[in-house]
Amino acid sequence: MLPTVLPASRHLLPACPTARARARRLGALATAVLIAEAELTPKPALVDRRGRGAHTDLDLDLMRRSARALQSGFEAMALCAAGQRPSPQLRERLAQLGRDAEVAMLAASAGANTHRGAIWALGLLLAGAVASPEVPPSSLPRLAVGDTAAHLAAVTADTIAHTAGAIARHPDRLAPPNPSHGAAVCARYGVSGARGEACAGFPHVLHHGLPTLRAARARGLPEDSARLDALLAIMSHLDDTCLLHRGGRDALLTAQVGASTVLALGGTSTPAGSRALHRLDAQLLALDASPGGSADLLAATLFLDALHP
Ligand SMILES: CC(C)(COP(=O)(O)OP(=O)(O)OC[C@H]1O[C@@H](n2cnc3c(N)ncnc32)[C@H](O[C@H]2O[C@H](COP(=O)(O)OP(=O)(O)OP(=O)(O)O)[C@@H](O)[C@H]2O)[C@@H]1O)[C@@H](O)C(=O)NCCC(=O)NCCS
Ligand SMILES: Nc1ncnc2[nH]cnc12
Repeated sequence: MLPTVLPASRHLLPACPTARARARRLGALATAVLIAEAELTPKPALVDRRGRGAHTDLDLDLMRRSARALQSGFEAMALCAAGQRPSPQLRERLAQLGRDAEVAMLAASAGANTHRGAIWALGLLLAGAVASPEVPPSSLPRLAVGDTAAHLAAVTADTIAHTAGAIARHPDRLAPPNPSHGAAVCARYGVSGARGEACAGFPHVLHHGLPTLRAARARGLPEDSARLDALLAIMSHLDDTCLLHRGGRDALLTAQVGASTVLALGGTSTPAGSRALHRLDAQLLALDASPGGSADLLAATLFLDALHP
């Protein structure tokens, strides 16, 4: 049984002797963070324990099923990066595994788009975790070189995200033409979307999600409040193409201003912040728009955090 609630701040990856075992652990971790993200409540207009949010075709059971159906695909992505550095070949192998994972997702979700953006972000970060150069052992004297858990501990969240970015920046020469909502919205509004976020090395995860999560924990907040604040920090800055696709600039602005307001009121754990969060939920539901890309990046934040507590 996978952990559906991640421990607040402990390593999930004890020593494992082979690349296959490491890939299994990373795949399980990726699935666990997706389930933790889906279960986190209350999120604005997203699927959570309360219901479907703005999504008529999604619910919590479906999100959990989709996350579990992706585990073996995530494992395969981590395995395919073993012993590799960013290269066009690695990018193309990952892309094929990503497309296979999308097929598995659609089969598990009766055709709904539960986790397309998450497959992209987590797939690249899994590969980044495996294909990153280690921090020099001299700066981490207690780690045994060659041990797989030590490798994962010796690469920092920054290095993983930057390596993931370096992989994403290689072209995928085998990509079939696949017109998407994201691509249409990026062209229309001049934003960079999920591709841009990855190619830039996941700045919203490194500079908003992770620091907010950790600062909230350092203030002694409950874990769920820390995760909700991290989601809002991402939302307040991200050009989320889900919001733009469903509700245009109005929806994006509503989400960004609403999320900033919650944080300015002390975050989701204060009475005023909690009221502002519920107002934001109602506003986004009225616009029929939801921050699906921000939810994916919260999962990416939890993934990096679990590797590097
Ligand atoms: C590069 C790809 C991610 C494709 O990207 P593109 O932008 O062309 O296409 P989309 O299909 O729109 O997918 C992008 C998804 O990424 C999430 N997202 C949005 N904005 C951002 C952002 N700024 N930064 C990061 N991530 C972002 C978001 O995913 C979530 O939303 C989905 C639900 O949306 P919803 O509106 O309900 O559903 P839709 O079906 O789109 O609309 P309706 O018809 O229902 O109205 C949900 O999936 C969340 O995850 C965007 O949707 C990449 O997919 C790709 O190229 N893949 C090929 C394989 C590959 O190369 N893999 C690499 C190795 S893993
Ligand atoms: N919790 C969630 N609700 C709706 N769309 C999502 N995409 C990723 N996580 C989601």
